[in-house]
Amino acid sequence: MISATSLAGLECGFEHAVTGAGRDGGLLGAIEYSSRVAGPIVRDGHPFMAMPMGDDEVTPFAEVWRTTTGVVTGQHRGLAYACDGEYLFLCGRTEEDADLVTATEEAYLAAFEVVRLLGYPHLARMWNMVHRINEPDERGGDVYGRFCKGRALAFERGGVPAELLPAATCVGSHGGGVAFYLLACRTPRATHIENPRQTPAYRYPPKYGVKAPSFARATYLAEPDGTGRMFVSGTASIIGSETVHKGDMTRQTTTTLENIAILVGRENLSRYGINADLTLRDLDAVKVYVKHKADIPMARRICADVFAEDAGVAYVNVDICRDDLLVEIEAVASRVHPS
Ligand SMILES: C=C(O[C@@H]1C=C(C(=O)O)C=C[C@H]1O)C(=O)O
Repeated sequence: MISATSLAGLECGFEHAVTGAGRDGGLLGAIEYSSRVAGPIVRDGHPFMAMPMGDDEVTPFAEVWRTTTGVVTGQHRGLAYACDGEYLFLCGRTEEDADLVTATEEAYLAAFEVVRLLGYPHLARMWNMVHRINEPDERGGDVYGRFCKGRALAFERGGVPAELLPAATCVGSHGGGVAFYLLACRTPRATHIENPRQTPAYRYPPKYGVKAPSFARATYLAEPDGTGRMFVSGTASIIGSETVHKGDMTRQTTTTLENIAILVGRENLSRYGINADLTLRDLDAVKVYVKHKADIPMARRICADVFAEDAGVAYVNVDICRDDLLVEIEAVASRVHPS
């Protein structure tokens, strides 16, 4: 195992290979970041999906969500899911050649149906990996814009208001249409958090796409024992709604890290009634998405100085949602203690 962050039932880790269910419970889901497309399926008692997120030289890993209780699994309209009484994990994929707006909307609506029918209506975290994310489409937009439109339509039809949008990531992939996965909760304990240095993404101006991206900058889950868990969305070198430091990998990386530090720091959290002070050293399950493979060593050097030595940090070579972004970082902070 490379790393693990654990708390009252749920544990997320990056593993070299999926090694089977935990001692006392089950596997809620496993997502392979590799060079192949597979699933979504329920396999060996848990949902599984593989996404092509690099070439063969990039070390594959599996993001594994374990729970201390037993899980119930199922499949619904092409989605694979598992739930444990408090958390639901779900993964899905659209066809590569499908109309992206409609396919995304339908896949998201199918996911909303699962969370509603099974009773896990509180979305906590979503990930989206979109093949050809920056390619222009025939209507003067790009593939990401079409994905955002389909997703926004699904949230509108699902009746989800902007303030309930969860933390998310949307980055490129090397194939397989749109792959997505999510975590949702049975009890309402999510607080969705914005960054004072960044325009809420759902209010981005129309020059970034006909429908703004549907996500919050972070989602905080209060745990029954008084601690909490913070999901930090994919964060980039954006101030307000503008990309800053175009073409400069070093400054984009440091600006991204500053954005995250402000997002999770005491001053920002206190605006949401969360009495905690997090720094970059509290983050784990970090993914650093790097557009150009040659920039990975630079990203490693910068990140090695700021994250804790025992933090799990994975580097993934994929495109970012804007052509001028070179790097993006997401993370999880567990066992957040009020201070
Ligand atoms: C980098 C940004 O957005 C990216 C796109 C997201 C999405 O559309 O779900 C979420 C976070 C990032 O992966 C940003 O706008 O700051």
